[in-house]
Amino acid sequence: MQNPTSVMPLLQVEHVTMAFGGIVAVSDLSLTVQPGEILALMGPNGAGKTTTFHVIAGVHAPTAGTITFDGQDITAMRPDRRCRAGLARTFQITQPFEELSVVENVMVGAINHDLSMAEAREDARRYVDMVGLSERADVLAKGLSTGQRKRLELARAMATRPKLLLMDEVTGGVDMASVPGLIELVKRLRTEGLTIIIIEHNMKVITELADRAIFMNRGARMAEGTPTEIANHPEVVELYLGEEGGHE
Ligand SMILES: Nc1ncnc2c1ncn2[C@@H]1O[C@H](COP(=O)(O)OP(=O)(O)OP(=O)(O)O)[C@@H](O)[C@H]1O
Repeated sequence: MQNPTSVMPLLQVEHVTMAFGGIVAVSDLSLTVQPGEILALMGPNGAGKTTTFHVIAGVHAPTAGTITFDGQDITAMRPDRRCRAGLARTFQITQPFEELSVVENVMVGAINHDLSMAEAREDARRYVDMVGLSERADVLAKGLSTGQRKRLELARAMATRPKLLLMDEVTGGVDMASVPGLIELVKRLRTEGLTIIIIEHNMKVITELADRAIFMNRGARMAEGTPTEIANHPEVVELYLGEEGGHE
């Protein structure tokens, strides 16, 4: 009999393999994400983290395996349909429309919901406020700092009203002084009921944000546990944390 307290996972990746010709970027990977959870994907360069995001977001159709989101099989669903179903992502290298203002960039996300232009603008301003960019709302995106561009990415993604947000290195390339503010912002987004998967190298960020971490190597899961368990996992320490002084 099913456990009455069990909750259906928001995302289920089952036996996913993604091969590019002879290169197997992701190999028989399975993972689940529960509603409201923050899961971190870790691993060295080339481990398959970004490819996993691409497969979940619909950039690549997996060579094998299935992806179920919010009870629906989305393995073959187009990326725009996935977005409407409640899946959003941010990118490691931010890609705003440089010649549009901050608000206009966020409107691009809001328009996804069949709003009028006036409604989309109003909605966009709310998300711009939420990420702390109110004072920069009307400047062109090309005038933003790296940290502000990361905030814009989050606002644009939030404007699509996602259930699950895939966040690729939200603190990557950002000056150290901006990192605590970004961590606080992600914590705040979570209190809005958002479920999040983060790709992150910085162990301090992972420890502060994630409930659980999966450490990938060569396309497969090498270890899984709380951030503290992962930070102390002998193979992880040997492969990853030992080098470069712990990726802080
Ligand atoms: N479109 C592609 N065509 C061919 N090979 C690819 C493609 N995308 C990724 N790969 C290869 O798949 C492997 C996994 O790459 P992936 O970018 O997913 O790793 P990653 O863990 O995100 O690394 P990083 O931390 O450097 O971003 C690498 O060997 C990469 O060269």
